[in-house]
Amino acid sequence: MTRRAKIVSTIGPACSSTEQITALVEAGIDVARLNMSHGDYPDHEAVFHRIRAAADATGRGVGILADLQGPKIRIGRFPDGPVRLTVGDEFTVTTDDVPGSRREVSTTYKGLPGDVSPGDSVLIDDGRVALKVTGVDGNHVRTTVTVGGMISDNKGLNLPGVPVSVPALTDKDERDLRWALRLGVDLVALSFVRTPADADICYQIMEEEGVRVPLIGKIEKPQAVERLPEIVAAFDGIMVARGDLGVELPLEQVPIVQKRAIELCREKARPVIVATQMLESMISAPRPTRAETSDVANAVFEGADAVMLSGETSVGQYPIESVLTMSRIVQTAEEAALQATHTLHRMPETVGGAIARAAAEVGAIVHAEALAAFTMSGETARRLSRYRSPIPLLAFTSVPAVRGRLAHVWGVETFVVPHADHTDAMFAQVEQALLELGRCQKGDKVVVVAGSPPGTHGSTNALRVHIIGDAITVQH
Ligand SMILES: Nc1ncnc2c1ncn2[C@@H]1O[C@H](COP(=O)(O)OP(=O)(O)OP(=O)(O)O)[C@@H](O)[C@H]1O
Ligand SMILES: CC(=O)C(=O)O
Ligand SMILES: [K+]
Ligand SMILES: [Mg+2]
Repeated sequence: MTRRAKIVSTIGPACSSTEQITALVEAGIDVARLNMSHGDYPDHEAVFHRIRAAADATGRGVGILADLQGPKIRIGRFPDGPVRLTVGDEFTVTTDDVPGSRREVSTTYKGLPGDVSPGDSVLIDDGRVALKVTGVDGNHVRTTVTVGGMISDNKGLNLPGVPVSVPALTDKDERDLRWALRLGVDLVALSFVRTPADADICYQIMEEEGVRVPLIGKIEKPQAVERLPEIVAAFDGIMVARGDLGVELPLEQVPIVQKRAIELCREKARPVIVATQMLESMISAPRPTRAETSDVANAVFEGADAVMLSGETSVGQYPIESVLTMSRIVQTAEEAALQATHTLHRMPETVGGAIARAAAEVGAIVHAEALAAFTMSGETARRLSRYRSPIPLLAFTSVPAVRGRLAHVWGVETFVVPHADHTDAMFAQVEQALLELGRCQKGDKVVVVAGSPPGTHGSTNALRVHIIGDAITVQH
């Protein structure tokens, strides 16, 4: 059996050559993530075209995800190199444009002095270094170091528990989003989501650009955790961004948020990606730890649609090995546990949802070889996917862009077919695809979900148990 949960791989300097990208695609990545926090447009554009070329060459569908930086606060640069801060040192973070030193560093976030008060913690570089605010004077935030360590250029700065006044979409994010949509990315992720309304700002820009791609809300702020059900509903998908989440919230909350997010997403038929440090030690070692191996397997057992590699592929020494290792862990976990189906207790609320649920059940009862969904927006495929059926799940679409937009969705394989004018033509397309791939034989059963009239959005209303061979007889 092939792997069902998807793999997202972050592209960075360690894996962006044509050869390496081809190797990543061959190793099995389903989604390539462009992190807009790093690199410039020409770099990302070159990577974009290399991924498309590698996907075409191998025939594998690979989605391209633009991950917007969001209102991430960063420190400035240290012209003389990284500095070490020691517990008890006094250290100033200032909005003045000063070179970084052992005594002070700049930040581009002008609101910092207004947002913090004495006693607040300031964390640098995912919490590796911690400061406590002692006072604010003008543009300067005075602190003492409570956890020492090295700090260097442009590291992230988090203010756990402090409601910051940064906008949901910065000017850079808006520029990056328009650039990504024009380039033709398949998926967009928004970082540091705080309210469901953050999605609307992105949808507005997509409307202005005339392209609507799935928008993934990244859960990495306590405000998002508090409003998780509404945020799941407002976005097209969710990423559990455990890196920042584990700094903004007590670490021990991370597994709980992950579990809740996966459950809520499956109820709402929203794909969910579990991200960050999944195989972290593979940045510098060819084998992961046992704990990391279990982390990946447990995300699969919990029902995640996709698992993500960050530094492991973007800057690590073993990018290809990381993908192969992750793929093996996922596949082995699925072989052991897929039959123990994840039951969904919640009843569907729409006709399309009811048909999808019935298709998964009928497929199991009649021992279908495949569940096939005709979809123009990808929605029917997402609805079928949430049942995590062990039966292969095939999406058929006449909109080529939909293939990349379903790349992160659990278990879905997408086929681009010509537009069908009536349902008989749809069955013929399913048959042809399955016979050509050698996936079915005459007499096999396939459950087909379709809408009538074909091509009408939201019209999914038909379920048929199709016997392979029948459509061909009809045509001749
Ligand atoms: N193009 C790049 N150039 C230099 N360093 C990079 C680049 N891409 C990533 N890195 C570094 O490698 C690490 C892992 O990269 P990745 O993009 O996976 O990071 P992340 O943790 O998801 O995002 P962020 O750094 O935005 O928090 C990051 O901490 C970053 O500092
Ligand atoms: C992926 C990401 O943004 C995080 O883990 O914080
Ligand atoms: K980012
Ligand atoms: Mg983050």
